[in-house]
Formats: sequence, C-alpha cells, structure tokens
Amino acid sequence: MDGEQAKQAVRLVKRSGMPLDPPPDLPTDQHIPANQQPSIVEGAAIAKPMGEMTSDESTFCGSTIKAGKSFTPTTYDGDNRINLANERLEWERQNQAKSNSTPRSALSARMASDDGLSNAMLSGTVDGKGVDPFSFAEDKQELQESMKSSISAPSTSNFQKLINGEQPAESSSSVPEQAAAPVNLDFASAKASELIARAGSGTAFRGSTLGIGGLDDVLSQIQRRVWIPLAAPPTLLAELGIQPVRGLLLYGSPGCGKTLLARKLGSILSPARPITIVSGPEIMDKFVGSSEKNLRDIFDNPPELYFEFKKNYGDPLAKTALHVIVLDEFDAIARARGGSGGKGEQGDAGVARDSVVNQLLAKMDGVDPLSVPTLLIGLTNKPSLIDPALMRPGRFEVKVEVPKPKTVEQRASILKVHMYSMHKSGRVLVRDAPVDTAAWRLSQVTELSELPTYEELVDLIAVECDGMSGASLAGVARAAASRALERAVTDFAGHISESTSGDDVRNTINDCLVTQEDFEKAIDDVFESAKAEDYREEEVKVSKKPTKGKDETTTLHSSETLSDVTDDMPADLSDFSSEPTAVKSANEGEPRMELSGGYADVSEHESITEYFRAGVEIPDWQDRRSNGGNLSSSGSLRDLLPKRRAVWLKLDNFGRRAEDTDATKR
Ligand SMILES: Nc1ncnc2c1ncn2[C@@H]1O[C@H](COP(=O)(O)OP(=O)(O)OP(=O)(O)O)[C@@H](O)[C@H]1O
Repeated sequence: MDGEQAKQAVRLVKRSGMPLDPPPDLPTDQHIPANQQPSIVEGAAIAKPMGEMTSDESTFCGSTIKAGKSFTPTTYDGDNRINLANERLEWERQNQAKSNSTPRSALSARMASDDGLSNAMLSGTVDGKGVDPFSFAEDKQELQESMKSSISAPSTSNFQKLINGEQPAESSSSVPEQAAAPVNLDFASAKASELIARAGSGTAFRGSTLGIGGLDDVLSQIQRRVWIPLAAPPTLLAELGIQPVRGLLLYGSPGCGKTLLARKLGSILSPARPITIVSGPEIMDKFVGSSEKNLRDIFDNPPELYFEFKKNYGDPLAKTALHVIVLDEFDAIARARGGSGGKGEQGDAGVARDSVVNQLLAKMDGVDPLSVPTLLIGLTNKPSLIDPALMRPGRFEVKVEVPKPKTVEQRASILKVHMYSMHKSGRVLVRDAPVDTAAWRLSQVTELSELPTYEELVDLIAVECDGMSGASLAGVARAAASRALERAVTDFAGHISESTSGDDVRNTINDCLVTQEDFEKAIDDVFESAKAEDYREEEVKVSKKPTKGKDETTTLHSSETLSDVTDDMPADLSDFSSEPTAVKSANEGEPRMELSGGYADVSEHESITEYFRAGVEIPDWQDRRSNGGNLSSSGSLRDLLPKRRAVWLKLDNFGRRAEDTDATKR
C-alpha cells in the first residue's frame, strides 16, 4: 500500500464513524513478506488514547507510524491488498451498523444524529477538527467517568473556599475543559452552579469591584441570601432540602442604584447567558391577554448561552443555566389585586393588571413549568403597592432595601466611582495627581501645596453633598467635569479662530482640569436643579390642589436635640401609614432630624415618593414650642395639616447646607 492509499484508507475509516471496538490487527506477516515488513511499524495493536498522540505520530490500523520514516511497502502482493481492503471495509460496515443501531456511548449516539445541537456539542468537544477513530474505542462507562471528573460539581471544600473568598482548586482532571461534553443534566446543573460560584468568588461582591458605592451591606446581604444557594453544589442543596430563591425585590427611593445593582448582580448570577431586563410598563399591553403573553414570552424564551458556553456545553447547560430576569418598575405589573367591587379602583384596567399578577404567580409557583431555572429581580420605589401574594416566602422571598447614602463615607465611595476616570487620567487638580498626567505636570511648574489631596477633596465634596442620592452624586461629578470642559473648549475655540500656534491649542486641552471650585459650583447646580424640579411639581400640584390647606413648605428651625423632637412626635406620627424615618446627620455629629410620613388615607395610586415630596405649613410651630406646648397637646398633627398631604419636618441647626438638602428632598 502506498502512502496515498494509506491516507485514503484513513479517510475511509474516519468517514465511517466511530468503530467502538479496536479493529483487528493487520495480519502483517501474512500480507507482507517478512523481508518487506517495515521496521518502523510497531506491533502495538491498541491505539493510544486521545491526548497521548504526539504531533509526529499518526495511527493507522492499530499501529503507530512515526512521521519522517518511510512506509513504502512497494512490492507486496496486489491480491492481498485487495483482500485486506475488503476485509477492512467489511469490518467497518459491521461496526458502523452496530454503532448506529445500539449506540454504546454518548458520543457515538451524537455522531449518528445530524442535528445542529449535536454538531455544536461535537465541535465543542473536538474543536471541529477531524476525529481520530481509535480514540473513541472506549466503552460508555469509561467515557462517562472521564466526563464526570472533568465537569464535576465544585467539591464541598472548593465551595467553602469560594465562600471564603479564596481561589478554588482547579479540577484535578487531566481532561481539558474543552474536551468535556456534559451528557447529563445533573452534571450540567453542577456545572451551572460551579460557574456561578466562580463568578461570585473572591472580591466579586465588593462595591469597589462592581463600581457601586456605599452599598456594601446590601451586597453582602444579597451574597448571603441569593448567591450562596445558587452557587452551592446541587447535591448539597438536595441533601439539605433547600432550593435557591426565585425572587429578589430591591426597593428604595429613586436614583439610589437599584438598576445599577441589578445589572451587576446579573453578571455574577448569570455568567453563562445574558440577563433579560424589562420595564414593567413595557409588558403591559392594551389588548386583552397580550400583557400575560408578553410576560410568558419573557419566561419561556431565555436568551441563548454565550457563544463559548454554547460551544463547550451545548444543550444540557442551556437547560440548566440560570436565567435572570430584571423587572424594572415592578409595581407597574405587580400591584395588589382586587379592591372594591372586585374590579379594583381602576375598573377594567385593574382587572387586566390582576390577570398579569396571576400569570406571574403561576410562573413563579411552577404551575406553568419553566423551561430553565429562573431568578426574578424586581425593582421598585413603592414596595407597599406590590401584591402581598408575590411577597411571600418562595416567591419574592428576599427583599432588600437599597438606601440613599447616609454617611460621608458612603457618599465618598459613590463619588469615587464617578471620579475614578478623571482622577486616574490626572484631570482632577489635586496635590497628589498621578505622575505624568496633566495635573501632575502643572504641579511641576506651580506651587500646589494649598490644594487638597484626592482623598481630602472627595471627603470635602461628600460632606457638602449631604442628602444626595447616588444619581445626584453622579450628577455632581458630571457637572464639575462639564464646567472644566466648558473652559477648555471655549479657550480652544478662541485659539482656533485666532489661528494661533499649535502649542496654544494644545495648552488649552492640557488646561482642562477639574478644580475644587468646579465641584463646589456643581454641587450648587445640582441643588438648584432639584429646586427647579420641585417648582415644577408645585405647579402640577396646584392644579390638583386639595380642598383645604395651603400648599407650602416650611422648614422648621430649632436648636433642640434629636430626642427633644422624637419625644414629641410619635403620638402624631402613629397616624401615618408609613414609618417615620429619622436620620441623624453624619456631618460632624451635629443633630439634625428629618421626619417624614404619610397619612393612611392616601390613595394607593399616589406614590409615596411624591407624597413625601409634598410640603405643608405647620402654623405657629415655633410659638407652640416656645409656649411649652407640643404637637400632641396643641392638637393632633393630623388636625393641623391639610388632608392627604405629607409632612416634612426638618430641624435646621446647621445652616445653609440643611436648607439645600431640604430643597432636594422635596
Ligand atoms: N450606589 C451607587 N454607586 C454608584 N453610582 C450610583 C449609585 N447609585 C446611583 N448611582 C448612579 O445613578 C445612576 C442611576 O441609578 P439607578 O438607575 O440605578 O437608580 P434606581 O434606584 O434604579 O432609580 P429609579 O428607582 O429611579 O429607577 C446610575 O446609573 C449611577 O450612575
């Protein structure tokens, strides 16, 4: 057989599929005269297993042939060659028929089918290259054993390491990950949780890693209650008899980072497939039954796995990898059902909404089985409006408040997220700017010892921004940068129009540095815009003004301490539907009090946020207090205030900033 024929025979073997038993040895001594036996043909009849072959070897008919050495039995008998070829073809046919009728291994079964999925799995397994037939001559059990070890669930000790933030030990299997094709859903779900465990291990849940400031407590709650069960090996969960949570509700006032947090969580909890983010109103449709259908579609059509996971693990992982659905403005679809007359307060619209809630309940309960494991993350400013049935354990079991930053430290960490880039590139004028940046170069030619360091500057801004949400703090960083940019661009345009030298133009760009003054002005801008927003709200409110009471806001001034006021207030505030909140200022421990609450008779459609923003005038407040009276003795607060209005009380004993804060609150 010459070289070409040998290659052809190899091709034939390949094309025929996977022989499951080692082929019969070539009767070399029968077919090839002894004096023509090639010396390099080694007698080993058993092919080397896949992976052991070196690049300069190839196998044919059970013998190893070394590259570079001649294999040219030019003179042996032609009849024998034909017999040999026929014998070989017959053997292959038999094996092919056998393997097609009773697949003896998962891989052989896959080879027989021609669907895209099998090909994807196969290409993931063998990298789309030719298949060496003899490498499959292992029986099913052997093959499964090797797969099992390569995609084994994280061991309990590895899992513990992941929780402790340590790097887990790599799988001990010598089979590379790419060579592992999960054939069994149990293995695939172990793989899915292993991927989640890896994605959330180490520092993944730190705010500094995620680019989220001031929410470390929130993150560690979520890590403990949501991530740990999802990352745990399924067998361990089964032994403990628990299931991962199906729903997480993030609630809190606007702009505090709920959406940001949900997106970042999605990347940890769903490393293998993209998350679905949908806003509540997008689901609602005017046609009967359409909203429910929209909701079902979201559950039933999870996005495909990312390419590399699809390629490597295919369908089994697609069935077991978590699908994370983020429902923004969740209250739009999950409002409490029922109400007066069975139609709620919104007539037919209320009935339609009820039906969406029912659909959601059905999906979460598994009445309507889900195609893949699903985690819902609901985001809302108004948790009180959500149907209680959705909130019970087993549905939105984990509820976490995403609060406004309360301390200077929390605000500083949010500011650092938004100032990171400008500081790193040396665009913030501070004493300790990174070397070789615009700010650093300026420091080489000018005395900058008066300037704060970066940390000092961030702290200064954080103190000044008392009361701001994360979104407002991001706004401060943006507004400061645009002030610096405005200066630079105006200069730049001036130089261009005067057609001065290139150096001048370059300098104006270099001069684009954000200063402490820019930040201070930016803080004022943000407070101002909050006032403007409030003004618009006031205008709107005038049109739906209630029948009695004035629609004004009074900031109450007092030198009382926190406890002086709280002693007076509970009697009145107990009438309120929402919990009064008291926030002590972090500003050098100065006492400051904010109390807020709402009347119980506020309609469910009025948002609590709007409600709190409404202001009232409390007549003769100072007089009442200085005359020794307090609110409870001088009449109920409820009697004093216009009906269905909120109260916003503030003790102002730390000057300008408190007034500004007040403006943003309203
Ligand atoms: N804790 C935070 N850390 C860093 N940035 C934040 C934080 N909170 C808010 N931001 C900034 O504010 C922007 C708006 O926040 P986000 O949309 O997440 O708020 P939200 O709570 O979802 O608001 P809403 O309830 O109005 O939808 C974010 O894109 C981010 O730039």
